[in-house]
Amino acid sequence: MSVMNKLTTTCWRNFYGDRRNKQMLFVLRCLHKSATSGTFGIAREEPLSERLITSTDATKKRLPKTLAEMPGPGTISNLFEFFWRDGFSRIHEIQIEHSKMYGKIFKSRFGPQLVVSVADRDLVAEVLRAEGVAPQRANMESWHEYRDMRRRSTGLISAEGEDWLRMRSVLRQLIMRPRDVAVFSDDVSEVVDDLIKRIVYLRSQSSDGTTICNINDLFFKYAMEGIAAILYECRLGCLSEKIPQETEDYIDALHLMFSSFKTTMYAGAIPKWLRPVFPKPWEEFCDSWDGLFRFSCVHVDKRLKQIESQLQRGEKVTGGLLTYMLVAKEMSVEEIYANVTEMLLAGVDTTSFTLSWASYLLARHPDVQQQIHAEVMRVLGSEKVATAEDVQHLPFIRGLVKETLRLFPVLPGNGRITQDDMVLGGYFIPKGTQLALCHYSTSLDDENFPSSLEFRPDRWIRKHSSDRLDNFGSIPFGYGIRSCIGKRIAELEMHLALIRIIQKFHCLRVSSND
Ligand code: HEM
Repeated sequence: MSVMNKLTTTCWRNFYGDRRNKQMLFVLRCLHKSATSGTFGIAREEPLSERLITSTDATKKRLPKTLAEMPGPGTISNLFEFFWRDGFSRIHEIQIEHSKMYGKIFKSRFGPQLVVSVADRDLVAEVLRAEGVAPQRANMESWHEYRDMRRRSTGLISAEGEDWLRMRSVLRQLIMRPRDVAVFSDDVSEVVDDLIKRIVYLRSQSSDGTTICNINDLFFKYAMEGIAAILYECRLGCLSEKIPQETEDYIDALHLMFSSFKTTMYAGAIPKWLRPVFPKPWEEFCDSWDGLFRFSCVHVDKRLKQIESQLQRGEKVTGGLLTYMLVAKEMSVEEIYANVTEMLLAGVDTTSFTLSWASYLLARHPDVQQQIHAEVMRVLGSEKVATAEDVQHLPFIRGLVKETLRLFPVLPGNGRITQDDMVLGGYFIPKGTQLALCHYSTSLDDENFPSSLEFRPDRWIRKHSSDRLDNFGSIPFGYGIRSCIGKRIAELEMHLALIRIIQKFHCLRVSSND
């Protein structure tokens, strides 16, 4: 067994056990889930609008059906599924089960609340292509409530309408394109150096000298250090032997946030007036946000002070993302606090779980590991430190990340509130309906990806320049104007880490273990 296998399989046995059963572990710990995957929302089952019924003869012949006619589980069975059978931990499985039972568009009811789930690639494409200038995310009420309570601003994840549009247009100029994030390549590389040192150290401490347990903890710290290096322009020391106390506190706040998501989802399903009876989820939610904001404010304020004194001394101010935001003043300082806090939250579990799954898949598929290793050796050799530029010449590495996210998308779906009436899949969907776009189902559909359960990173490699690779079957970062703004940062962090791990540990296996 290769070192890579040892590095990962032991940990996976401990941490996840069975592949499908345990995907919930990371799915649930992920930040965005309550923010983006649709579970609850309110829509009315209205009769067809007069306009649609009477428009033209052609329309009359193919009258859209009403929501009342749409199949789907009823309230009782849903309540049973979610509250009795721990459905919030199995949203991805339920998505697949329900789409098999009810078809590619179905509704789920929770009392007065209704969600229309869309589990078809073309219908998902139709929804996302028709989005307006400021698409609305679902299930953000608890986030808004906290911000109002503490008089804090919303950030990109939680903001809506004009506020969102304004902040998005500032940030998209800075981090949306590969060439924008290439400037962070050296910072990320330094964090990868520390990751490799940490792996070497942990291996040396293990009883067999090769195995690292709890690899996800390692990737969690790597992802946190990497995103903080970009967002705060400083190092936190997550990968050092002795982690600074304020960083430990922040890690605790993050863990609390991720672990309270499930309870928060339950809390979201329970009416507010029941909070006095079940106070814990809401208290934990507020505590963790307090901790996250506290930490971000410290770092933003520190940089702000440095900039002010540089300016007083008449010095030129240079720096990265935070410096730009503080100097350009296109957002208020409160908005900057909110955005760095949300981005840090968004950028840790997502990236770290994807790295864990990628390592697991490589360990389980030594043949693929071998092919990827060969590509890395051919392009870089064992010593050259990869840059963002090099990744363009490593299609297998890019395919590895895409295929990992297809099989194990960190978020099983996206949530949207429709901003106009629409007809979808033959149904009339009124404005204000909550949609759940089920890309876990579409990613594992053989129609979209032949032999969809097989791990084949090469399916993402273009053999000819005219090859069209599917876009909407697998959209782990979402699509369009409200898609993940951190996609390029996440890819940079994952690509550079995986390249170096493959360079270092595969080589170790060849030279010392065999
Ligand atoms: C593997 C890594 C990641 C995955 C799979 C992922 C996935 C997603 C998804 C599915 C969405 C929702 C898109 C939609 O609603 O259409 C999203 C939104 C978002 N993500 Fe990520 N994400 C990742 C990493 C990151 C990182 C590193 C950052 C920080 C820089 C980040 C920041 C955000 C923000 C701020 C939003 C909200 C965007 C908006 O509403 O305008 N994400 N992400």
